Amino acid sequence: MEALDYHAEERRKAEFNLDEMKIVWAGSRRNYELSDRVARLVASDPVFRKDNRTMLTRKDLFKDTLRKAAHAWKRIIDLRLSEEEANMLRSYVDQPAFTDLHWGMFIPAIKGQGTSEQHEKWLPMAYKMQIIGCYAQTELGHGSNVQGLETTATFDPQTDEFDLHSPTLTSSKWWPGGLGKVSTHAVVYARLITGGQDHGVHGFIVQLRGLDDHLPLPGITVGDIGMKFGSGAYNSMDNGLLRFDHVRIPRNQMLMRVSQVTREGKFVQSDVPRQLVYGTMVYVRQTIVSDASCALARAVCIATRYSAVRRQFGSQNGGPEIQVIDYKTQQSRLFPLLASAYAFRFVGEWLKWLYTDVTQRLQANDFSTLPEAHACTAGLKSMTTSVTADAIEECRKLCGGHGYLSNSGLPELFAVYIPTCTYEGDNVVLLLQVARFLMKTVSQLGSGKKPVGTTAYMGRAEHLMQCRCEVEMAQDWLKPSTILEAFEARAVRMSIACAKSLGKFSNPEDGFAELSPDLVEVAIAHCQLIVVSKFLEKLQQDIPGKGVKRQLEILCNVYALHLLHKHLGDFVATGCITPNQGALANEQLRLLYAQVRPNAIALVDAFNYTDHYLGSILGCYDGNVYQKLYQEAWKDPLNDTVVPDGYLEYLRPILKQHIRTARL
Ligand SMILES: CCCCCCCCCCC/C=C/C(=O)SCCNC(=O)CCNC(=O)[C@H](O)C(C)(C)COP(=O)(O)OP(=O)(O)OC[C@H]1O[C@@H](n2cnc3c(N)ncnc32)[C@H](O)[C@@H]1OP(=O)(O)O
Ligand SMILES: Cc1cc2nc3c(=O)[nH]c(=O)nc-3n(C[C@H](O)[C@H](O)[C@H](O)COP(=O)(O)OP(=O)(O)OC[C@H]3O[C@@H](n4cnc5c(N)ncnc54)[C@H](O)[C@@H]3O)c2cc1C
Repeated sequence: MEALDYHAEERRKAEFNLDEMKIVWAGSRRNYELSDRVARLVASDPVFRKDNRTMLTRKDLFKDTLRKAAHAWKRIIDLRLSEEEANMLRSYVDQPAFTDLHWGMFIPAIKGQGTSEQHEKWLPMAYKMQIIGCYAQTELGHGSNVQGLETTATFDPQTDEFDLHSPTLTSSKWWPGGLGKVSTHAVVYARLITGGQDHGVHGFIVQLRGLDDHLPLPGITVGDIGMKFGSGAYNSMDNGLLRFDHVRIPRNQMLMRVSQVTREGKFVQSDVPRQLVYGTMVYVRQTIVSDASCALARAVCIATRYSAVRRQFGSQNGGPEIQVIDYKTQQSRLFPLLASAYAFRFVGEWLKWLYTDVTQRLQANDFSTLPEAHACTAGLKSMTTSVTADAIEECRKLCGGHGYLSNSGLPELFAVYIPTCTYEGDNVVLLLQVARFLMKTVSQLGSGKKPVGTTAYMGRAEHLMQCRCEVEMAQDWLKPSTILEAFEARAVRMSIACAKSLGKFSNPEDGFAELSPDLVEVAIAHCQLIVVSKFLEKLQQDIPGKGVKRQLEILCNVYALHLLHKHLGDFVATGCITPNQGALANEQLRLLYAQVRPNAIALVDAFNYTDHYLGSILGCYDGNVYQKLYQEAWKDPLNDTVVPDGYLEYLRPILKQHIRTARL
């Protein structure tokens, strides 16, 4: 019997080759095949079931996470999965766990900041998971201000050891994932002190728990910091607290690629920039951008599929009502998010390339592109996560009342996703880093130093400051060069206007603080330009498959024009475009939505998400939403009994009070 598919008609409408689009989304045929295989492997394994997750108590959820992590590790070993496949498997398991920090931060920190001897000693044990590590940087009193950390690592030349100490309550490590209950080791960030001199924050490998009994080592106080936002969600993670009471570690456990302490206690700063101590954060920020496209695509897939099933109003002569996806308001809220998912995918690919490039350069002691890599990873992490967090909530609203049900998948996705706006750098703090980079670039414009990379457009500031947009008809907005110039002109004009305002302050730092809200907007304009330009660059590539490139062009235009419409004030105020040209952009946007409409379901099918990964009744592939919702309701523990627990104690006395009243 053929399986029921409520989306069959929608799928028939698609005007492009879905299989080829799946490959574009995955990045290559190889990536597609790997990811498809691993996703199905996870989906078919009962240990990775997650539909009951939000019902579990914290302790049960945590134990379930340990079980899944252990099972995942067994599968990785048994199937001899590569590092890439193993990462995919963990991400499809879709439950935050200590392993994220072990593989995602502990190992990269040692790789990036350790010497080759330290690599040889620690990495083999870490790769085999004979030790499990976390990244212990943030403290109770300081997260954003890394230079304000208080934990000390004081060198003792008598014993050739560091003494790690938490001198105040606020110096307690607070938040590191995997620290609370699991990690045997941590890369701890502490102030290095030699001969009474403070050399700032450095990384140290510290053992926390016994490898035989898992008990904290002497001088170490460690535990979980408590429940976090939402049910299920990030509560599977043991974010921890940690205090040191004069804990001793050998000198060779300081990560010494950036700076060294000699046997005599001499501090040596190598010619590597001190910012490499922040290198792990740059790495993770880059991965967060790719992850943003996955999370956004997931929410959009749910909302799009559901919007095609859901009908409200407009029945004619007893015929079916209108699919809510056909309402123009629904389209104007949903399709820009669909376009953003694709846009973030491509900018994530590019950022991965940039990161690989900077890493290779660093290995060859070329540090020239580090500031650009920092600005791009910080800015794009901030911009993509803020958009995605808001978009998940918008997708919940797009699904009406059923979006609020836990089994829509959206509440948990929201709860698990929103801390990305805070961790790996608060989004505002990171945008201010981008703004600093931009202001520095503007200040150097007259010096003959040519801006390169993502700020190359500033080298054309003279033209961009006075150019006039030539759009006369709505369709003129489809020209890539017109779109690009509008975004470049807006970004450069906002940057230069801010730089001029900064120049009015006698103390630049006072000016930076006073103008910081405007500087954040400048940084966002620059980041949006990067995303638009990388989408346009993607379209320059040879993209095979019937209609695939055409759909991507439509999505790219939707992405750019919806931003233009949303930030029309910026574009008009800086004189890049006229209000009439803004109205024409909006007119074109409406036409583009009509072109997305028949392809919407296929465009979300291209994400190739399994029903297991989506974890949503509203978003399931076959669209059989109502029957599944009905069946699922009966599985709720409240429906285990017809009369609820507590009836006799609490309900019956109220319901029977009229009898007592009548007797009085
Ligand atoms: C398959 C892989 C899966 C991976 C999965 C991973 C799992 C993810 C789970 C995530 C869990 C969360 C973990 C965490 O949150 S870890 C803690 C993260 N903490 C932060 O991000 C703190 C944010 N704060 C900072 O980064 C810095 O303190 C800040 C940049 C804000 C300021 O630093 P500082 O005061 O030292 O800097 P200045 O402003 O004075 O700037 C000095 C110059 O240094 C440049 N700079 C700053 N940062 C960097 C960097 N990272 N790289 C390069 N350069 C940097 C800055 O631009 C200044 O340059 P100029 O002097 O030229 O202006
Ligand atoms: C789920 C989760 C997991 C985490 N995992 C880890 C981990 O594994 N390891 C680890 O070390 N840390 C971890 N962290 C900590 C995380 O990195 C920090 O919370 C984050 O860097 C933000 O720092 P903060 O908490 O000090 O925020 P704060 O800096 O105190 O931010 C509070 C407010 O002040 C504003 N603000 C701060 N400074 C400025 C400024 N200069 N200008 C303008 N506004 C400013 C911010 O925008 C924000 O609105 C985790 C956090 C969370 C939520």
